[in-house]
Amino acid sequence: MQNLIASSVKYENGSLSVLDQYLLPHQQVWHQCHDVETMKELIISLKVRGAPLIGLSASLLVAYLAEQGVVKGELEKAINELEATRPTAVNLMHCMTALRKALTQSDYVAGIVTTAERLFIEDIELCERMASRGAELINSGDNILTHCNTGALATAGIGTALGVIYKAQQKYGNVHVWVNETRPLLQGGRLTAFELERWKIPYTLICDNMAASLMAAGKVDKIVVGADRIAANGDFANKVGTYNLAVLAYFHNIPFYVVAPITTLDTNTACGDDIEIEQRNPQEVRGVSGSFGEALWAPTNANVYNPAFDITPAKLVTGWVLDTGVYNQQQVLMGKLKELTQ
Ligand SMILES: CSC[C@H]1O[C@H](OP(=O)(O)O)[C@H](O)[C@@H]1O
Repeated sequence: MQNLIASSVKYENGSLSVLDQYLLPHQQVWHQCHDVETMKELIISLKVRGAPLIGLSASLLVAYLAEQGVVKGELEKAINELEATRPTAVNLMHCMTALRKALTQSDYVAGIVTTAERLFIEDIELCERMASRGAELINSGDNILTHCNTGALATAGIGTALGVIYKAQQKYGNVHVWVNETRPLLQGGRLTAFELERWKIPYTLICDNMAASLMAAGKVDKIVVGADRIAANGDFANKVGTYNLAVLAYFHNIPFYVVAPITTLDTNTACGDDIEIEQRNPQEVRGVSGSFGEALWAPTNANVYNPAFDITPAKLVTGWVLDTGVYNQQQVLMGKLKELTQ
């Protein structure tokens, strides 16, 4: 397999390693990963995270194992186990389905390696195309609110929603970003802030519950978010708290865009109600010390509701920014997304 290097995953000189996103921004720790159990733990604990990135990282591991001579049955088992790590982000299923297909080839090792390389390189290109299309929607001086982390850390390229912001800043040099910290795991406050600082893009970090008053004060010009799965009717799953923003944007008449690659489309799923929402460890909400230690602020036995994602209905979306184009409600209502995957 060729060397493949991105912000948070790299296959270099025969070795696969991933950047521990749970420890960012204060520690930059790379973990070597050459077995299924390690990759499963990295994905489940969100050390490896971001809809496109979890699929690509899992694919690179399967390709590594194939090149190491792991037998076909064990490769199939690896694909199945990696696919089961997180149920919502369809990019993971997209990648594992592509690898399963490669496994049916006579030279399945070459097939798997070529497929993993293609998926990785394609994602870089998809990010570029999404970001360029989305940047055309941004105006000079816009104050853009975003949620969770959708940058280079979550993809093989420059990101999805954050890639749009990156390109808009390249175009105008004067955008500002409101960064939702994104409870409970703070992907916004930790990772998006980290990336915007690296890109020298001005931002202001806010608690998730501050977004509404900013919109009421007219301080938010646009909202751009990522997605983990977009259903055939345009409803989509994204980090919990996205639906809040969509309702607020609708009330305040603020343009609300979802930005995702075509690999996030799942037109076999009819609508948002049919998307499985991952339920996560209650400790994440109770507040943890270090790596899942005792609860920091909530009572240790507090009952917790901790869905990783929520569903935003298509009727609240101004536009879907994909690598193939920007689509409005009417186009999506007329079945454009299904057409794209025919
Ligand atoms: C381009 S990443 C898309 C999506 O993935 C994130 O979820 P997680 O941090 O749990 O992996 C978040 O929902 C992003 O919007």
